[in-house]
Amino acid sequence: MEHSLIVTHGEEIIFTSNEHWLHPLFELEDFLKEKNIPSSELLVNDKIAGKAAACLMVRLGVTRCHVELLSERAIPVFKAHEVDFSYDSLVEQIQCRTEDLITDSMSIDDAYLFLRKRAGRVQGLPVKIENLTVDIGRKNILENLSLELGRGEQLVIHGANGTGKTTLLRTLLGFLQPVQGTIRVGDIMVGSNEWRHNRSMIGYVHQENVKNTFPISAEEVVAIGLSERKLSSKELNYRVELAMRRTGCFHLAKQSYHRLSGGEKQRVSLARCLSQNARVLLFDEPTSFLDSGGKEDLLQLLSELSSTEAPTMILVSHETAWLDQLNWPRKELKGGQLC
Ligand SMILES: Nc1ncnc2c1ncn2[C@@H]1O[C@H](COP(=O)(O)OP(=O)(O)OP(=O)(O)O)[C@@H](O)[C@H]1O
Repeated sequence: MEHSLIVTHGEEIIFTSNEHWLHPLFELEDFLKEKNIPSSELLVNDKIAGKAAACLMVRLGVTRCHVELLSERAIPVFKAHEVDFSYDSLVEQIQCRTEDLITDSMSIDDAYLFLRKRAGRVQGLPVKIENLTVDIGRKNILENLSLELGRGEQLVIHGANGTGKTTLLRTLLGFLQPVQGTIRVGDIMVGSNEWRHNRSMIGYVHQENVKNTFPISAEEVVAIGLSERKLSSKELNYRVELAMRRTGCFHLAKQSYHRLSGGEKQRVSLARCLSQNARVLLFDEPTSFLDSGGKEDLLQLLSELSSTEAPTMILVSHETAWLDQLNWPRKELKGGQLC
């Protein structure tokens, strides 16, 4: 069978794919990540490439490619990013609707995220909250609140202390029972039996106020995120290490979780959510214990997450200066409602 994509490293063929459309390039991305191979040393031979494929190759860091049938629309993308390209035949455009949808105003990162969504490679699930009312004791905290987020979308919720931000997240997690209203994550209703079996789809990075002395190491906390899966100990250790390295806390793996600082605990907590491949991530005041370096790291990780796995993310905070840097859509929680 003829391959649609052949990738060589020096003389050696290291990757082939027979898939169609942009899937071979996404498969290549996974392959390179897994093997930790730098894309700049590769020669990518593609059968057909248009503007979308060119954007993806640039995002993957490809510097040399040969395309059998190349769309003229790919050329400015290659030239702007100094990709050394050649081709057998050139056509004005290829018959692929995706090529029309990548506009000139899109950055490579925007195009990449758009293409991931189009290829169904977004981890996030939609979240739909309808007419939610939550009381704590006799006090009404949330009043007829509705919210809809698409797959892989992000939202920042800000608001003064005590307005109910944590209450909203805890209700999303099913910890609090609403007086009225429904919450759906994907097709699953929070509180239903199906939800009980799929709780790990939601990850919660929260403020840790409780002093607990239960002896548990940081890596064991991360492994909790994987406890529902039947993994070999090798696979489990690999996933725990990967997640802890991503959030910069692998050096704390063997330390007692309860002796960690607030910022360190937050990194461990985020690693737990990453290891469980949570499809919706909820962050409650994630910067509260972080110093400026920690905040920078978190910003970088959030922007990386939103353009790679793209879980659906909701972050609540009252720290407005930091929120400005996080260029996500925002809503304010006020009087029990989002506005
Ligand atoms: N267990 C509880 N018992 C009684 N009242 C509670 C309880 N939990 C929360 N509340 C009250 O519910 C209201 C909303 O609290 P919540 O923690 O959701 O606010 P928040 O917006 O997250 O505040 P902050 O910004 O300070 O974290 C507050 O008035 C709080 O005192």
